[in-house]
Amino acid sequence: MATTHSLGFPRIGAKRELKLAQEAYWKGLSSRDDLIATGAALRAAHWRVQAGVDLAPVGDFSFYDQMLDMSFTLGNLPERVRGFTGDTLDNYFRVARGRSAPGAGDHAEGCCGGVAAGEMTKWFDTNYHYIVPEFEAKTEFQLDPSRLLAQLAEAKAQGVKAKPVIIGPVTYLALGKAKDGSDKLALLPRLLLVYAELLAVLAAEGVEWVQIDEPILVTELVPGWREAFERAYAALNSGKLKLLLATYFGALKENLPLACSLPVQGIHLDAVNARDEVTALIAACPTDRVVSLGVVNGRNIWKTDLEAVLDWLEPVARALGDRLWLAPSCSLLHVPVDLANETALDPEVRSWLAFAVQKLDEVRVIAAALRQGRGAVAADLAANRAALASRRVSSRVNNPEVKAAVARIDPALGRRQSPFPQRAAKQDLRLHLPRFPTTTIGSFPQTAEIRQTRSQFKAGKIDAATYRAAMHGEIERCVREQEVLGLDVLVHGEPERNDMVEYFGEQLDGYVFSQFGWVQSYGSRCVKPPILFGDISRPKAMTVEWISYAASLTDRPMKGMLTGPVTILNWSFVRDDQPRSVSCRQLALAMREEVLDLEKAGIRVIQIDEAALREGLPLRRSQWQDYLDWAVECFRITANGVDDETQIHTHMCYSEFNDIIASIAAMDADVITIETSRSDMELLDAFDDFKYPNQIGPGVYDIHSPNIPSEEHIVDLMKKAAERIPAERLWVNPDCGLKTRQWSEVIPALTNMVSAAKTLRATVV
Ligand SMILES: Nc1nc2c(c(=O)[nH]1)N[C@@H](CNc1ccc(C(=O)N[C@@H](CCC(=O)N[C@@H](CCC(=O)N[C@@H](CCC(=O)O)C(=O)O)C(=O)O)C(=O)O)cc1)CN2
Ligand code: MET
Ligand SMILES: [Zn+2]
Repeated sequence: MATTHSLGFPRIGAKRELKLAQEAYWKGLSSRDDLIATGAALRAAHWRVQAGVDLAPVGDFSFYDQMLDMSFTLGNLPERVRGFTGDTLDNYFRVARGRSAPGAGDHAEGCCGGVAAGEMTKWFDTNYHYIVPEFEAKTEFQLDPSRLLAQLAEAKAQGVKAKPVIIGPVTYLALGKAKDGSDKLALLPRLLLVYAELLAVLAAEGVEWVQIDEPILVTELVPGWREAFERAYAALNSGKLKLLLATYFGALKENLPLACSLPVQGIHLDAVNARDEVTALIAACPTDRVVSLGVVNGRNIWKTDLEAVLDWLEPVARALGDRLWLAPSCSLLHVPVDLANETALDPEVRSWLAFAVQKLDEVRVIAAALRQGRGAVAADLAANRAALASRRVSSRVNNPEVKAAVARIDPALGRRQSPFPQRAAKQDLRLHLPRFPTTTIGSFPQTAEIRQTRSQFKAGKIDAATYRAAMHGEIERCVREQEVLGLDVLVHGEPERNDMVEYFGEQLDGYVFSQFGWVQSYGSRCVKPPILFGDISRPKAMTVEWISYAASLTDRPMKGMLTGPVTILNWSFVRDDQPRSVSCRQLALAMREEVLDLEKAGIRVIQIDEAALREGLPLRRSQWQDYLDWAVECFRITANGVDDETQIHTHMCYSEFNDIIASIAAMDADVITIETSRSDMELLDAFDDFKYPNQIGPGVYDIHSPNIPSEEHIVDLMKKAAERIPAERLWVNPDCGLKTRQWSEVIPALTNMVSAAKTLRATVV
């Protein structure tokens, strides 16, 4: 009984082998064959470590993104890259990144006659970003199964018990964008023909099971989309192979009867987030159907409580017999590869953790306990029990002072002294800014030299003083450049930060960080989320020295730069033993101390980034308000302890605000800088006087592109902004930080931005 499987494995490699290979290829430093070989070696290695499960995924590997892979498999290429006569892989990278090569390892490189990159958007509530499929009313599909077939052949040759993995048609359609505003659902019949053809090809290869991912089933579906599911799966039920319909990231709720009614041979449920649906699912499923339960959390890095899982799973397993399958809750794409590499991690904390390799082993142990009895895995269970017990009682996890401080939180902590109009008047007197003040979002280019210097410092090859001097040099360069450019509110440029979240995680008590815990964010770009394991406190100031040094170099206002509590939370691996809201309040108190220390050090403008506030929204709208309430409360705790004269900025780099504008306004930052450049300022409609009374810096150019915006273009955009928002409340700034850009792009772009602000001051009354 109990077949085990894996829904997907991280592809970047335990030491980021794929990232290095991609970037070398894009820079022209290695050949196509080298890249292909690295891909094959990674797949082989990943199948080897998955040998402990009965069925391993095939097709989960990608050279950039699994949605983009699906677009190529379905022959859904944007018009602009059709007819390309070069190599298919290069064309694939043209869609992913704009023009294929040369260029640095960043997302969009489209310029100078190249092609525009596909739009990128985050995958459900993760920090992974996919390339959005593009549709038009006239879109035709054409099957190209070559990628899947090649990987299937590879798997077979290596003796892998293969289960091809594809994105399901409804999720694929739902996540794509109709470029001409047409009805995407009208494409479903055409799309299904290609899916049916694909399944037939796989069946002809002798494939028994295909995993078809439909995570959209854990969200609220509008009526047309429920019918789409019915039509789709009726059309794909050929009897030639078996379909495992995979849902993950949450509960099915009202979609449970729909999911169970579809004519598939198996269904996967995220039994971590939706354990209370297991009984209903089994009751609603036809008795010949496989029920796959995701019993190990594929989104966090904690060891599973194996005995607790067995306690509820054993009766379920007896009832289901051979129909039970076991897996992690979702693809392991969102966790790091292998804990075994973390030799520097504190051994006690390490004993509490499981990365992808360890999570699959947990699935194996659970299955063995079900098949042969707990006695057969007694040693594994004992070790697991001991680790969890040590975590529960650890004094490093529990800090009574922090718990008491959270209990003492009073709404007054989150309130500014005066309402915005009074604060704004006082800030004007202190800052003396011109109309249309210019600023940037914080980071300046993270050059190879900066990263190498940090790498040497971390490896102990240079000492702290040398590192500090080098970073001071970078800060000084950055300040001088900004003075020459004529920017009004300066930043220090963030050279000392590896990442806007990891940097703070490294300095807060209650966090540990890994050496190789990389997780793909998009393309070749990775993040190493720090691990929030205990009650959070701030042993000492984290940014004051750097910001004060920067401020000492100039007479202009220097903006202090912090990451907000909600973003730190959402981009960390966080505790599973207390609500996220509690961890967030602890972060909020720690970051509040930093804000107050910056203020004490004479910093008059402080930016608190909340780039991931929207990302934390629950997948279901019915749960949004609860999240938004505590998220806004946490921001307010961090930000609002300052005097009226201190100007608080926040930054968010996404462009959908309509549905959460009341919460954004409730944060009560004096200035918010946002992404707008790609929407032609239209989204500022959400920020009319009633809904958003404070100051706004609508991003005037897209930092993801190396294109240099012209002065006219910026003036034009800002004039559109001024039609919607009074000029007195407008700032001029880029969309987001400049860390992934080169200085050679930043200087001309900001030069034009500053000229545009001058023109606006002279021409807009
Ligand atoms: N956490 C987080 N999530 C986010 C964003 C973000 O900024 N942070 N931005 C949005 C877009 N996502 C992004 C995610 C990653 C990167 C990014 O630039 N990542 C870097 C890694 C950044 C980093 O941690 N750098 C470290 C380590 C760098 C490194 O690889 N060092 C080399 C040596 C240096 C060298 O030779 O380059 C080594 O250790 O081997 C440092 O600077 O210290 C990358 O993949 O290249 C950008 C955007 C959404 N989500
Ligand atoms: N201050 C940060 C930066 O400029 C904000 C980035 S939001 C992803 O890089
Ligand atoms: Zn941003």
